[in-house]
Amino acid sequence: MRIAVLGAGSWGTTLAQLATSLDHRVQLWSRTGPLALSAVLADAQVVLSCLPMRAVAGVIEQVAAAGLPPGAILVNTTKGLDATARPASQLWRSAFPDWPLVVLSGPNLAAEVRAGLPAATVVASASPEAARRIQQCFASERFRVYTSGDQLGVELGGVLKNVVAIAAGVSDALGLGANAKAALITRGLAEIIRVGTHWGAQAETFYGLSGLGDLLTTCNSALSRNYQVGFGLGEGRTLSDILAQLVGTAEGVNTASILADYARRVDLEVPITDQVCALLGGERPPQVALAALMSRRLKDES
Ligand SMILES: NC(=O)C1=CN([C@@H]2O[C@H](COP(=O)(O)OP(=O)(O)OC[C@H]3O[C@@H](n4cnc5c(N)ncnc54)[C@H](O)[C@@H]3O)[C@@H](O)[C@H]2O)C=CC1
Ligand SMILES: O=C(CO)COP(=O)(O)O
Repeated sequence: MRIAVLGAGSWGTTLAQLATSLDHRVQLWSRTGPLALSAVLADAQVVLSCLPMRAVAGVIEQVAAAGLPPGAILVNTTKGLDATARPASQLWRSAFPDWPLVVLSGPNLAAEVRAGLPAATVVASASPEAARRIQQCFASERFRVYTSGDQLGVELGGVLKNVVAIAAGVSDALGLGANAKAALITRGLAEIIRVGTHWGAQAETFYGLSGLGDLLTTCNSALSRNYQVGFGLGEGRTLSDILAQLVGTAEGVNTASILADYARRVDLEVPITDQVCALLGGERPPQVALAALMSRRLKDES
């Protein structure tokens, strides 16, 4: 396959390397790189977006101006929300309604995939044919690729877990222990399912690789940038200090406030997200956020 990879950060370079090792012809585009976007797109059969959320709308405009080859499969890997709470694939869908669209998401820390450690992921699309083609394209003995028809659910699992991963980093920095961490991840999953099903995703998708799988990876690895942000907050550092030293993108920082605002407007309960927001905003110290979560009204687990 001829693959154009947009975004030469951690995930873009990793997927480009994986695809090259599988004998695809790969061209990697970045805004500072030597290749023109029009040249990279010219005969691409697959266009893989590995951009941070803040770059997606601008790059879509550039792709529209450069021209997207008819029939090219768009693959979104961005795990974020825009200011209106839309995930990245919805921006691609509105700009290119006639092109097949696939979301690739799962527990895939770039550094582990790059090191050739075994991993699995999900490719989801309204077009089973497009999902199967991308499955064939990226599958290897080290990277197992599943398909799904729930494109929204697969994407939202990857987007929403970032907020819980920030909370998990805080929990570990405070030394709250394994019981607290399990409670956080489990109630985090309940919160993700509440939001995801409100937006129309299928609940069972969140128990799969792109939901629970990615939640476990991101909440338990210091390789995760979102976890690193939370760990820094738990140590009492300010967000600006943490972000100044962070290598790469932690999408959960923006996702948390966008989600909290949205949830307030539509009256959805997102207690973990609310506390993460307060911590990110420097409104309260971690121990106060913890006390707020523990002293909520007693309720049924459902
Ligand atoms: N790194 C990882 O382990 C994984 C990351 N992701 C997702 O992939 C997305 C990208 O993440 P990373 O590659 O880790 O980020 P990164 O921070 O390593 O790289 C982002 C890249 O985008 C470029 N960029 C930034 N603003 C731009 C703009 N306005 N126009 C064009 N390019 C721009 C940067 O120069 C950089 O090359 C995020 O949404 C992330 O959640 C998904 C799975 C795994
Ligand atoms: O999404 C990821 C792993 O699946 C990467 O997590 P971070 O963005 O927190 O590094």
